Amino acid sequence: TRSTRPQRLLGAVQKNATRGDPGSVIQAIDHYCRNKEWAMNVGDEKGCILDSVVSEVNPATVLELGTYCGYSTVRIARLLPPHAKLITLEFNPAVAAIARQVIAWAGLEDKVQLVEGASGDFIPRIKEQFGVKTFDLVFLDHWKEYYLPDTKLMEECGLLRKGSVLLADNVVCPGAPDYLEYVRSSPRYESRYFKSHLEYTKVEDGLEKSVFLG
Ligand SMILES: Oc1cc(-c2ccc(F)cc2)cc2nccnc12
Ligand SMILES: [Mg+2]
Repeated sequence: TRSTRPQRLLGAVQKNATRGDPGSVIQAIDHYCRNKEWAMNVGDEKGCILDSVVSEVNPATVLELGTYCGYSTVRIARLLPPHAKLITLEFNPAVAAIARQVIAWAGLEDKVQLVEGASGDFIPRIKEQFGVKTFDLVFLDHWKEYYLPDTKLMEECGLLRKGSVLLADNVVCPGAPDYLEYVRSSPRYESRYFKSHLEYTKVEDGLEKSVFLG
């Protein structure tokens, strides 16, 4: 039976990237997705914006909603200080299995905890199950309809503190209009749009960075 797109993406990593070298894993995925087969990684252009926000926040605790094949997981984890922790959540078990191998190929498994499950079930359990008080950075990159409900859930569960940064992918394409309206109009957030392009294309997309004010 035909392989899946995530399986083919993993094959490109294993063929072209050096074990233990996160930069080569990132490069191998971007080259494959630009030249062979598009895939919904945050990509190199938006990835540089992601890098700059991660470096600025220098987070000790990161939550990623939507792992996919682990491309942004590797981008974030490679920039984390030694004892920082990244928890990444993936709904689809088959995709999560690929992401584990991509993260391992980059040599970053010690910084990353990949959890399989649905965000609505998972978010209320984070504090007691993972011993996390609050997140310094949250990267939202899962289904766009869940950006707003999951943000409200994180607020209600006390997972955000004054200064926590939310960074959301795809706020233009596919788009998350209700989420944008919320973070841009709420007095509890300071929000800013980073204009860019949909990964590997000329289509407009961007990242929304929103600082929780407490
Ligand atoms: O970065 C992304 C892009 C797209 C996407 C798919 C098809 C298109 F035509 C355009 C954009 C979907 C995504 N779903 C979840 C997380 N990230 C996504
Ligand atoms: Mg995305």
